[in-house]
Amino acid sequence: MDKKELVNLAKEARSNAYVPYSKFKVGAALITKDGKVFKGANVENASYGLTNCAERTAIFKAVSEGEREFDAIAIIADTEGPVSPCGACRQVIAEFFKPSSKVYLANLNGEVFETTVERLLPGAFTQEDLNESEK
Ligand SMILES: O=c1ccn([C@H]2C[C@H](O)[C@@H](CO)O2)c(=O)[nH]1
Ligand SMILES: [Zn+2]
Repeated sequence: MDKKELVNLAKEARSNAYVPYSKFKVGAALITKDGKVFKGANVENASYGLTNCAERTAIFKAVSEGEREFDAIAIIADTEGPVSPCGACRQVIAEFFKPSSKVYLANLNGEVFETTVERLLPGAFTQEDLNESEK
């Protein structure tokens, strides 16, 4: 699976975004270590703060199906530059991807900005930080 295919799957997912409040549709698609794909879209709520972003929808779908290790994720929105994942999503991405995993940030103009989990959230708080307290 190349980045173009993953971005296309994210675009497909975007069409199912539930965004009556912001009207800002976002789609995401991730690929697991074993090559399985999970897609997600943002799901908003009348109680705005309960909104779930596209990235977290895709990740939670995969995790709730038993997946734990992911290789890459693509995120797409109708933005001028590449879409920027929120802080909550960066933290959740850091939980299940390697620091070196690729993150493709795309927009509808066909621009794709390639970055990594480490660059999105340098020095992320992870499982290893928790284990420190047991030493
Ligand atoms: O990377 C992002 C940024 C924003 N949103 C959603 C949350 C909300 O539904 C809408 C506006 O913030 O976009 C995502 O899904 N992913
Ligand atoms: Zn988010």
